[in-house]
Amino acid sequence: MSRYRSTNSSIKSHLSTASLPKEEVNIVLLGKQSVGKSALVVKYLTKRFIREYDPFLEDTYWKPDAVDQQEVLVKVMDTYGKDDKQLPYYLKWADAVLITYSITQLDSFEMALAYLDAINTYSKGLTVSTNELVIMLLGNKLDLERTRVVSKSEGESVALKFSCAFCETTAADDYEYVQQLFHRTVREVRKERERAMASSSIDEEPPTAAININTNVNVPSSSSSASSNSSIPFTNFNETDKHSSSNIPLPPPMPATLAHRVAKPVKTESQTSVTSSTSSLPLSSSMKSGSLSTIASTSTLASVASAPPPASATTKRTPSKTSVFSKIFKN
Ligand SMILES: Nc1nc2c(ncn2[C@@H]2O[C@H](COP(=O)(O)OP(=O)(O)OP(=O)(O)O)[C@@H](O)[C@H]2O)c(=O)[nH]1
Repeated sequence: MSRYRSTNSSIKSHLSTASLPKEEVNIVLLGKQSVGKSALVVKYLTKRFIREYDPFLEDTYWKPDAVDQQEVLVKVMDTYGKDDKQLPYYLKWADAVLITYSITQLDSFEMALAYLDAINTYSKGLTVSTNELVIMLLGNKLDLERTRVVSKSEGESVALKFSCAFCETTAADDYEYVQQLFHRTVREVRKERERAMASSSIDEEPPTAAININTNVNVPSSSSSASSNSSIPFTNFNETDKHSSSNIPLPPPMPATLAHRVAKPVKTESQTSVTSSTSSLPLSSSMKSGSLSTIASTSTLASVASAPPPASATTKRTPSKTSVFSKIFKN
């Protein structure tokens, strides 16, 4: 696995940076300990299932992949499953969050609900305009059907309630299951980027009526500002926003390879997912009504969720066609 570790310079001996795909998708796996986050990551990276992992392992790995004939650098953050204080950092880093539970472990499902609730609560307090974040509720260990305690319909209905995607999978069977999971996630991220680009280009359209009105008046041209495009794709973040976000708890230093995110071209979605059981949607306003606060309140996650949002993050929120909730503070 180490050859894929972003922090391991050995990757340079396998792949030159120049040969890496320009499109990047950052995926973080959250969930209770032992639900199989590391197993899923290892399976995706190496096609192998390994029974024992260092439970304190938390790292980011990357793998060039091709999804729908489009090359993409998939970066996967495997989290430790206990450090809830890092949640804001994970959300800031990720394009997609896989909230993982084991279908054989009820408390892991409850923990997943607490994560959903925490993300919901935290994001409600944010006022910065940001990217969409794809959220997926993921039931793992599908191979252990005989000892299942969380039904598929329970997972589906929670995902529906929170308007997020839902999927069941296993790290212990065919590689294709796990591959489909990650590929589906990449597709969802691409869809979100397309939506964000479409909505930001609508926002930036110059007001043609105003130009007509002023044709008889000798005024300085304002066309440069009216037609200027954001140099940062998929976000309306401006300098003020960036400074505002400094109140967010500082993340740990990123490995150099992750510190800079490149422009991310988007390709049209053309295939459907096999493992999906509900339509894949980012978290939306309907998630706001998720009534799982009782579970969250018993969790340490609740303290993260109830932490006040960045005080100076006052930039006006741009309404999204798909979601208000999922405007997580990502630049
Ligand atoms: N049968 C089965 N076992 C699995 C599956 N995924 C993981 N496991 C096993 O579950 C145990 C925990 O897996 P990990 O991948 O370490 O779980 P984790 O969520 O990364 O745990 P932490 O790193 O402690 O947060 C290991 O013994 C794995 O072999 C699966 O899909 N099916």
